[in-house]
Amino acid sequence: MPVERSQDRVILRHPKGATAEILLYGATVISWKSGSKEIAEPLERFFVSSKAALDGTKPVRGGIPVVFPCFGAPTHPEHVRLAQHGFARSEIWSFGSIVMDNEAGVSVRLTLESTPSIQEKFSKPFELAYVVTLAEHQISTDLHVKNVGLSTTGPLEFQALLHNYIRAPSREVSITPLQGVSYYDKTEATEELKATAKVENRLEVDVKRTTDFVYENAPGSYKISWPTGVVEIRTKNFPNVVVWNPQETGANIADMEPKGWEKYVCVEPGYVRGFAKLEAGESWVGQQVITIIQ
Ligand SMILES: O=P(O)(O)OC[C@H]1O[C@@H](O)[C@H](O)[C@@H](O)[C@@H]1O
Repeated sequence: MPVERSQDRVILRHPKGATAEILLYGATVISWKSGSKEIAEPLERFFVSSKAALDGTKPVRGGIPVVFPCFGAPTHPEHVRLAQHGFARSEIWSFGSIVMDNEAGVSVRLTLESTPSIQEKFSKPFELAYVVTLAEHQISTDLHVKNVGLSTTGPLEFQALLHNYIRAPSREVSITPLQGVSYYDKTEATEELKATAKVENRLEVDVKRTTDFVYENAPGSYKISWPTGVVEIRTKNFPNVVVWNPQETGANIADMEPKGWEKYVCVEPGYVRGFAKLEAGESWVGQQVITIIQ
């Protein structure tokens, strides 16, 4: 069966050998095994910490956590009761449907609607759908957000981000093309410095030191390269990208495996500077396509 369902997850199997595994908890893609044009053998392409909880007790440290409706600590008055990165990554989503099941792609749709416990911390009516599509050397994930409220409930204001943990030797990766793009450096010591825009002057961005940068008007397509690999991420409707790797400070993260930060770089397309705004009945879709080039 190309789409296998169990109580807590969905497994996609592409006829050419690629697989993807999605937990209903957070709609978190926790594994993507894909070959490349040169090497047919499907290899794991995401990092998941060996200390990550996969039982729904905390957001998964790896794969693709879905960040919604706030990125980082909440800053919007309607988000104040939410945890860092919001609730989408820590709620149980429902299996919606198989969207497609052929050689072009094996695709499923998961959904998340508000519940009484979500309403206690976030009162705005919303509906989320997440479509994950597996192709031969490619995975795409599309996040659909809809304001299902009435005009009397006001607009839905949110941030959204796909927190990709790309498996790669972090001391050897470079990310392009970000030269000339302005960014905010979350590793700065003061709020004032964190809020001061800098301009990226590097042709190739690396994460050899602790990096937590939010690029503002980002180009939307990124190449992550290292001596033996190249991964491309193409996006739509995500004007920002976050590049994060804690290096040695990752030892302070409880669910990070020893030296886990050496095994990945997070390249996270998002809408995280300011807020997207949907009036009653309106929808928004943010998309990414991740391709193994080499
Ligand atoms: O530990 P969390 O909540 O999963 O967040 C991990 C990181 O996620 C990144 O997106 C943020 O920019 C970082 O500041 C943060 O440390």
